[in-house]
Amino acid sequence: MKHKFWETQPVGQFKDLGNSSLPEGPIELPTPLSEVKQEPYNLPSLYEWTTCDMGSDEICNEVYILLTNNYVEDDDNMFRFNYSKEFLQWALRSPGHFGSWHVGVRVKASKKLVAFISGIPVNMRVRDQVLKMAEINFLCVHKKLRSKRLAPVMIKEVTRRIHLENIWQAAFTAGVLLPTPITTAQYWHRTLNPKKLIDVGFSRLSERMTMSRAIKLYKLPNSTTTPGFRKMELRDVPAVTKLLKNYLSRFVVAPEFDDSEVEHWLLPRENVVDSYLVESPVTHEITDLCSFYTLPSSILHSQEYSTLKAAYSFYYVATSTPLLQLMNDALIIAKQKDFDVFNALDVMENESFLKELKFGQGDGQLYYYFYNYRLQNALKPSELGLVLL
Ligand SMILES: CCCCCCCCCCCCCC(=O)CSCCNC(=O)CCNC(=O)[C@H](O)C(C)(C)COP(=O)(O)OP(=O)(O)OC[C@H]1O[C@@H](n2cnc3c(N)ncnc32)[C@H](O)[C@@H]1OP(=O)(O)O
Ligand SMILES: COc1cccc(CC(=N)NC(=O)c2cccnc2OC2CCNCC2)c1
Repeated sequence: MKHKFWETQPVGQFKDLGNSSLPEGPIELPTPLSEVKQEPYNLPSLYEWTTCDMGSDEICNEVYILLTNNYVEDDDNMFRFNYSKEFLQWALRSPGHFGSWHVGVRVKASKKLVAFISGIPVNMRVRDQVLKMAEINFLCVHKKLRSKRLAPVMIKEVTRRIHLENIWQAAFTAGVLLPTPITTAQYWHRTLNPKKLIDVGFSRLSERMTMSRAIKLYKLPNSTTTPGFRKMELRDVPAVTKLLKNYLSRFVVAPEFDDSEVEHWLLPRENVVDSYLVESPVTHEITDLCSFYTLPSSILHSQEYSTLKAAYSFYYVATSTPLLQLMNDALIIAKQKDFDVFNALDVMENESFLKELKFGQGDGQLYYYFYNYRLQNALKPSELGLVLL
């Protein structure tokens, strides 16, 4: 059995690919809450479960340190995601979050945090069905405890705690191929600081491209071009909620955000998330939105630099401004804020601007998954209106 754990889970199995007799929808039915395992799964005797209160600065710092040293690296082990503490609090304490879904593992003797997994609730629309799902993220096992089958136990424990809240589906992304992706997204990067990206080995100069030509190629205007383009403010939340709900309805899969979720996910937070909108100078109507989140990466082998400042395309809506122009203004803002690179996936309508705005294709894929929900066929990335952190 190739996937000893995943072949036991209610997920689409590779052997079922092409089997059109299997219906779209939940794979397993909910179990009565009384039948959900009441006590935590067993851990190896040296370790104990802990629930990480992300509202505690001390505990949030422990999670931050664990991820800073042990979370996702690129395929060449040159960079490692370095989510900030403020970002983690934002990502995990969203409206309706459950503290019990922030699951950690400590060494009994030293109390050192050595593993983590998290979930947050989301209302996910799949075609015409809206389901409560958990979004799973930040699964991390300390480098010294790898390949001991700890991850399946983490996954089962967070699943158990989510089941106790009567939620039976989940969504997550991963850079590894598992049974079975609902879509495979490609990642793309738009150079903002060519000199630094080349110095740290993120980008390479092609033989015909000199450094000065690269600097010229990626140069951007100093100010945005769209009339009425401004930072999002609290007073804009109701209009943005309406705009976003309507726009996301065009995708096969997309979250449904209410006002409190739009406020949480899109109201600008320094060094965490930036959102800009277009207010028509004439009608004062909000017609467009773009946003990106801040996710730096540690640079693992460079004397010159320690951090790569990266912006990641988040949600947007373009109803009056051409998406190309809206995203070009997002690039201009990111450059103004001293980001080195602007990253995006080929989900949503991103394909329409990636090449023209001089994004280069990255060398990896990001797979999207559902847990306990089958789609008859994988989606095209452009059918997905979901961006995970
Ligand atoms: C209804 C609610 C349901 C909620 C739950 C939904 C499901 C949520 C699922 C989680 C979503 C997370 C999303 C997310 O956080 C975003 S993806 C980022 C995951 N984290 C990292 O890559 C950080 C660096 N790596 C590590 O910390 C470890 O390598 C991890 C912990 C990744 C694996 O630890 P390890 O020491 O290297 O490995 P073992 O313990 O020996 O375990 C090996 C088994 O783990 C399977 N594996 C490996 N990587 C995986 C991954 N990224 N997703 C799912 N499964 C993954 C692998 O296929 C194998 O199973 P198989 O034998 O069947 O193939
Ligand atoms: C540049 O530093 C890196 C540090 C670690 C990994 C990678 C490559 C990578 N895995 N990139 C992505 O997954 C990615 C590329 C473009 C847009 N979003 C992305 O991932 C997001 C969404 C999923 N969770 C991580 C952040 C790059």
